[in-house]
Amino acid sequence: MSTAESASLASSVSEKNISVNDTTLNVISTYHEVSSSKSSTSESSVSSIVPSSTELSDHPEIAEQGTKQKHKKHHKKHRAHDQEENNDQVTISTENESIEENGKNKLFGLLKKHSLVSLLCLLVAFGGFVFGWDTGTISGFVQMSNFKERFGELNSLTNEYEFSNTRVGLIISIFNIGCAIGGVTLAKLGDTYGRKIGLMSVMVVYIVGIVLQISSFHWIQYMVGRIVSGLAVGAVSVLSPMFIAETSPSEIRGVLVSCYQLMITLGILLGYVTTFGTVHSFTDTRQWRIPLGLCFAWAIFMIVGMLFLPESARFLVEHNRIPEAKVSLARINNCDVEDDIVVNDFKEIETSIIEQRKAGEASWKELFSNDGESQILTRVIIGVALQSFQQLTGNNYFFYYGTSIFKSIGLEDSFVTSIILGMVNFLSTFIALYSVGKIGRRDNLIFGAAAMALCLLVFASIGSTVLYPKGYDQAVDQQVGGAMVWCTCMFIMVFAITWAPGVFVVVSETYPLRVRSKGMALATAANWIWGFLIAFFTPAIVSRLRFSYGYIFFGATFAAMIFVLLMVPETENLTLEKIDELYTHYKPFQAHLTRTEFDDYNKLQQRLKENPPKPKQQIGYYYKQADF
Ligand SMILES: OC[C@H]1O[C@](O)(CO)[C@@H](O)[C@@H]1O
Repeated sequence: MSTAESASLASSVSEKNISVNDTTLNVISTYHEVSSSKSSTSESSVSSIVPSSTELSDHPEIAEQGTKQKHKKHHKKHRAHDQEENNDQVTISTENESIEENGKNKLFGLLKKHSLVSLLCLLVAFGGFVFGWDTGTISGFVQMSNFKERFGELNSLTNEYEFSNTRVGLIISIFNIGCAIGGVTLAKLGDTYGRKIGLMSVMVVYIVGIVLQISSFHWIQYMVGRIVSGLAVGAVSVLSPMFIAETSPSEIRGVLVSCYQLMITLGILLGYVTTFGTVHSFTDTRQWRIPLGLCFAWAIFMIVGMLFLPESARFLVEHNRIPEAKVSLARINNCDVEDDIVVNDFKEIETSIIEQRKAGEASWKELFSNDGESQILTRVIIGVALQSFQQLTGNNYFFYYGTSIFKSIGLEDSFVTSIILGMVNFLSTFIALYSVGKIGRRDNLIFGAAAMALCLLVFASIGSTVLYPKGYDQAVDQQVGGAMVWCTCMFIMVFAITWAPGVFVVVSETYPLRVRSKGMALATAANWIWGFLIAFFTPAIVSRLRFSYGYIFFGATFAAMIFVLLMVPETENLTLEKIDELYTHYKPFQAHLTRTEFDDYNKLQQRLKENPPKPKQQIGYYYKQADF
């Protein structure tokens, strides 16, 4: 496996990886890894789709002309060509790839072949479950009578306990701040002591956070507890995907790293189910203490599980622990230390580390300049904007406040509706696993944003016009409420398939090695910060705007679509090096042309290489032919 890029895998799912150290943010995109391994072969197959030898267009000037004319046509065909190119690879594929291309059972075949390592990776991916569990449970807690009694304020008019907007906003959102800090600080444990010890230690921090929460008598203590467990979860969301990326065989790396996101959605779903169970079974503190108590089980499961895992070979090589690295590779691949697989994997890791050290690390100043051809500032803006838009779609408005939203829609049991939402999210993530790398990056984001914007528009419009036919203090129209649940489910489905993984794919492959760690850190920080802002301000905004709030997310999602249309070039099927080159052809506000022209340019270069221009007279002859 290419750990140079392997290393670059994880963040597609880690969503919130913030770390500015080399090993951590060297972890980039699963999806890119998968596609880039393809592209290296597809580049060599370009010639097979380019007409050969004495064509008029072999001459540069004529070729350029022809290229321009074919431009539009080519653009449309572009994806079909990519497809063809990918198909070409089958003929030169290794045994592994042929399993992959073998239709029906390819994924299961690969998972079976690598069953041991897949299991180990699933265990690490469980870190995502812990993250999702928090989202799924806190959303229900704030609706629980006992939780409100203990941490809310008494309303003297109604004589009921409730939360002020600020308090509930803070309790929910402060977790994001913990995550942001933990991602930058605690995650470094993984670089110093190894991924295993790193993960085990942050789980201990997590336990401390849970103890603080479960023993709380005051909302401030509860909030502090959330910051502490947030610190741990932030670090987990850096370490888990990175560990998986470094450990998994390249042919199933995409799927295994994506399991981290799958685990997040499973955590959200089971969190909803559990709070539904406890809220209906108890009236005392067990309502929220049982779901919190289960966190101990998750933490112990992770800690004990880690004992059975081999340490990341990449980490070991980086720390010059070569024999151990080889043993780790042998364990993962279920073979002998002398085996070719181990030898090759080891070499790749070594090469990637050398490359990374050679590239060095850019200064922060370098990130804010477009000097030279590489458009670094533009790329930083793209990364930060995409990560911000990912939160601004409003997905966490539904995940965090779903139970409250559905309650105000008038549903009898808003906890049940949340479960439906969690289920849609979880199941749709399987589609995302399947479709990752099969749809172009731009198409995926543009289509996703358009569809989500539509759902949000309908949601906001009916919620603000026909939901309350007799006024806000009167009963809601149940049918309209039902329609809003539908809109929400459609929204979640599209989000889970497109923007949830899609943004991480694009961002992870957007930066050159030198600026990768800092670029990713900035983009991921934007995601956490917007997550915090949305979670914090939602209660206050909702109490004023009610469902018109949806228009804000509609506007942001629509803007996201326009942004991708104009600014984000297609990076599918390109190696990281080619992506770098692509940006030298970048056209702001005409991003759709960037890739087409880049491909045309590459094909022209390829032709010229294969058919160098003829001697002068002969070219003259061809000119004549052309004129004639
Ligand atoms: O599944 C939805 C969840 O996934 C995330 O996007 C993280 O990948 C969270 O922000 C959200 O709560």
